[in-house]
Amino acid sequence: MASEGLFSISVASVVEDMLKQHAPRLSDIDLASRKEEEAALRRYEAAGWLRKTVGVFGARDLPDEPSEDEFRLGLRNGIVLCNALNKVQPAAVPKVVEAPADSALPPDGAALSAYQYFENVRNFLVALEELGLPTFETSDLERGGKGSRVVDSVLALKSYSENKQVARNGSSKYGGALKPSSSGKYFVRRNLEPFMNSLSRSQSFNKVRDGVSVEQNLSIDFSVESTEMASSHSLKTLVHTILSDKNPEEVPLLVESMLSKVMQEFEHRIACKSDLVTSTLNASTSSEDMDFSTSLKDGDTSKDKFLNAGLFFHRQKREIQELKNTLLTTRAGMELMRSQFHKEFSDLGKHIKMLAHAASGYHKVLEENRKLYNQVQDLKGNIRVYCRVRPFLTGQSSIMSTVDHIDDGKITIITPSKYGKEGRKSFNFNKVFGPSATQEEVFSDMQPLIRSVLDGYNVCIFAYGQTGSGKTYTMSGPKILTEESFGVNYRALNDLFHISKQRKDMFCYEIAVQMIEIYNEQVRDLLTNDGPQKRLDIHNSSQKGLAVPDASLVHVASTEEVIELMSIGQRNRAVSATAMNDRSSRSHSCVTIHVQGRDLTSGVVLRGCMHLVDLAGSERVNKSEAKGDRLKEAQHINKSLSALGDVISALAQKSSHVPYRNSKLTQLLQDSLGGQAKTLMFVHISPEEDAISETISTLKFAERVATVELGAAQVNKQSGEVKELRQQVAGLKSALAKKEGEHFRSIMSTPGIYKIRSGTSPEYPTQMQIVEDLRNIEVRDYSAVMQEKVGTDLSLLKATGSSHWPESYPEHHKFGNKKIDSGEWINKVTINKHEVIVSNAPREWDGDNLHMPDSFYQGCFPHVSVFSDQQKDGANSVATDDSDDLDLATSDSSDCDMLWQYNLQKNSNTINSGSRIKKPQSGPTRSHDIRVQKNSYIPSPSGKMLNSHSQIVNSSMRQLISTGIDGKRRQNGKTLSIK
Ligand SMILES: Nc1ncnc2c1ncn2[C@@H]1O[C@H](COP(=O)(O)OP(=O)(O)OP(=O)(O)O)[C@@H](O)[C@H]1O
Repeated sequence: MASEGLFSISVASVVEDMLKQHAPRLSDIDLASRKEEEAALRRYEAAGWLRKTVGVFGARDLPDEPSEDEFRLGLRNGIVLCNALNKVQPAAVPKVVEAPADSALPPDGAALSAYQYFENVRNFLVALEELGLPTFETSDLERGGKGSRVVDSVLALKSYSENKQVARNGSSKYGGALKPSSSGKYFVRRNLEPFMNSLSRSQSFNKVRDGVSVEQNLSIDFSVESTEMASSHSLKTLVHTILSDKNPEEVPLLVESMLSKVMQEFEHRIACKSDLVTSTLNASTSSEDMDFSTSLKDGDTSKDKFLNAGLFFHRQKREIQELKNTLLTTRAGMELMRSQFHKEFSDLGKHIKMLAHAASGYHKVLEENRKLYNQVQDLKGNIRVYCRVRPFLTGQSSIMSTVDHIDDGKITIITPSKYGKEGRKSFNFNKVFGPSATQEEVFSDMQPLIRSVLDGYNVCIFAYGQTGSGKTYTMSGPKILTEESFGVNYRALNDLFHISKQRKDMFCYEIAVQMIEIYNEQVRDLLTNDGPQKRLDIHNSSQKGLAVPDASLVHVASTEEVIELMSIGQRNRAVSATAMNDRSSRSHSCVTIHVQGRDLTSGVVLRGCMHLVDLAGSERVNKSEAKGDRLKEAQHINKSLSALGDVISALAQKSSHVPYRNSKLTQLLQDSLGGQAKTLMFVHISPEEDAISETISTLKFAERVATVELGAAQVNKQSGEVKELRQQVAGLKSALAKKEGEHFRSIMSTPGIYKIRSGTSPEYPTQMQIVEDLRNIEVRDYSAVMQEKVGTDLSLLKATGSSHWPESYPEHHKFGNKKIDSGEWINKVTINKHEVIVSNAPREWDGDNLHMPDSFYQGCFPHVSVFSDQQKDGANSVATDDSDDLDLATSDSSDCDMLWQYNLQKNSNTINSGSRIKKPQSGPTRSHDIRVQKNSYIPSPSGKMLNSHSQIVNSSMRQLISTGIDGKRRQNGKTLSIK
């Protein structure tokens, strides 16, 4: 494991650093200087002895305290050495080549030939070896040689001389001169050890004692390797534990225990070494004791011997003490190391624990972030955009992909230089699926959307991309379907069934499917057995909630039914082979799933619908080699896709006008793109290099789509009561429409009634008069009544023609632009700043009936009748709206109400029922309160009602305006007089 290796290295380097920090200070630096000092002292001692032995003149080139070089040069010719040896052991070197006495020798003795010098040195060494004394190499007398070995040999010779002297002095006891024995080496070594020990405690003792390497045993091994060797197992366990992240809590404990083990091992080693040093020293001391006691036994109590022995003990003691001090320092250093180790390891442990913790939470946080981001997107109503990269098709495996890398929601494309300096361009989406993403993975991210359809939201998922980029594959699946390769459509429906089953105790769901295609700007039903020839219309905000109400709506209850339906749909779909896709969809297809769920307890009805749109592929016409019909298809496809682009741009820029009506596709998607639906776009790209320009433009388009904010989606919910009331209203309306239709037809079939008679009685004011007189009426408490005569063009009443009402009476539409016959007129009056059509066409009174012209029926203009609320003088009782007469007109009146209300709505206010209109003081003798009744009625064609109503109108008007008029009029053959 690479990371484990790294960790080992870092631990090793920590250990090494620490060792480097402490080890040199504890041993090398200290001992090196001590060693240097001691070496110098020993050199001086050797030089002093040589000068003393050979005589100042014999050793004239040797200063008292020579440097290494001076020492080497002084002995280089071997004369001093041979002479000294011959002094100690006469004739040990039989022939010494002397330098000429009178010559002024250069310091390095160059006057003699190298060979002569070599002879001296060689003879000296041979003699030395014979005495069992340590020797050196001739090269040690050269520059760069080991001068210390020369010093050792000289001092050994000195020691030998002293011992010989002692032996000679005590020869009677020892029985003659001490002869170097065959085991002389051992003897010498034993005797040399004390000062050898002092020479280099930490690094020398390069001798074998009883077959054991002293260096091995005594040197305090702080090497990294040994530390790691000793603790490698623990370290590995630690590293493994940390990296496998079994339990981060244990890391500090493990570090602690490992550290303890390492420290114990160090201490153990120090203790061993301490014992070994002590026993070594004791051994050497006791050997000296033995020599000494032997000499005492022999009765030799000379002062020199005591002095020598005392000095020796003193030196040994001092050295033991020094060694102990060194051990103490080392131990303190180890303690320091231990605490530093401990601290660093526990910090490291904590850090790793934190990292492990953070790492485990990292993915959770990422997931959380994505959810939150999506929630924000939902709230803002952003269109979600997912990107999917198609894999290479069979036989394309060696082609280079234009996709550089994918990082969750980011895709980086390798671009030709013209698209960017770096040759890379990144795009961000809600999610990006690589070529290896399975259908299941792709769908799993959409499941929340599917759920929301069941919760009463409208959802739209549409697949966009270049031709052959995998849209149909995502939405439906490949040509040969398996359970794994099912596309979004099947899976979505499957999920809907599944969830609806889960909720069956709370909700009762009905699921129905429509499947249409837009081919060459024509909407066709794909679920009809008659072939998709019937052209359909798209209705936005249609009452039934169906965008294409005339397309087959098939109820489904199982996935099997869905599969069957889809295969019918796929068969009917316009598909053909293009140069770029052998099964290219030449149309935009849309599967719409309608879901209605009734809450079994509250009766609340949730209605959701989901559009699953597989757009036809955008393509470059020259690239797809389209001709004839294919060219026409491609042009339609491209046109509708660019209309989609325009809509997206307008939405992204929050334009006041969004050109939905420019294509059937945008009309179909209007509710999803501009409404309160949850919308997801699946953008597809092909990985081939020659598709790079389409890929870039597709991704740019998709980025733009992602910026569109639709506003928070809204649930389509109706409480049970509201629903019932709506149903009642709808029922009443249709009954009314039916009745009205019958009524209307009966009137139309009685032409006589429309005949306008000439010679109307001047006694009865025409509408013209009535309205003109209104001009003189003052509105009490409100602004003045204003009247104006308007043109006769019915288009001025456009609003009437586009109200809801005419929708149920389609005949009315056709009068929208009809001119009213000359002589007919309408008046627009503003009462309390609200525009009201007071009258329209003249009515003719035939003595019994007031006849309305055709245009009245055709135009259905809003009316207001002005009448007296109360006849204060009681002379002429006037029927009011609650009179029996008016009851007959119930059906008519409700229509009129609608118009009236519509008109009020149009003016975004209401005329208060009960507004008082007062006759000007100047005119009439008496003032009458006139009420502008909100629920006024249009005179109905029914004679009786008309009579009553016209009475109302006329009488009230007359009362109002006819001051001075004799007030007679005829009604039903009687003359009424009005005072
Ligand atoms: N994710 C995928 N894994 C395997 N094959 C795929 C994938 N996406 C697409 N294909 C294959 O690539 C080819 C083209 O795919 P598809 O017909 O879905 O493209 P399209 O965008 O719908 O094209 P068109 O717009 O021309 O209809 C098909 O053979 C399809 O099976």
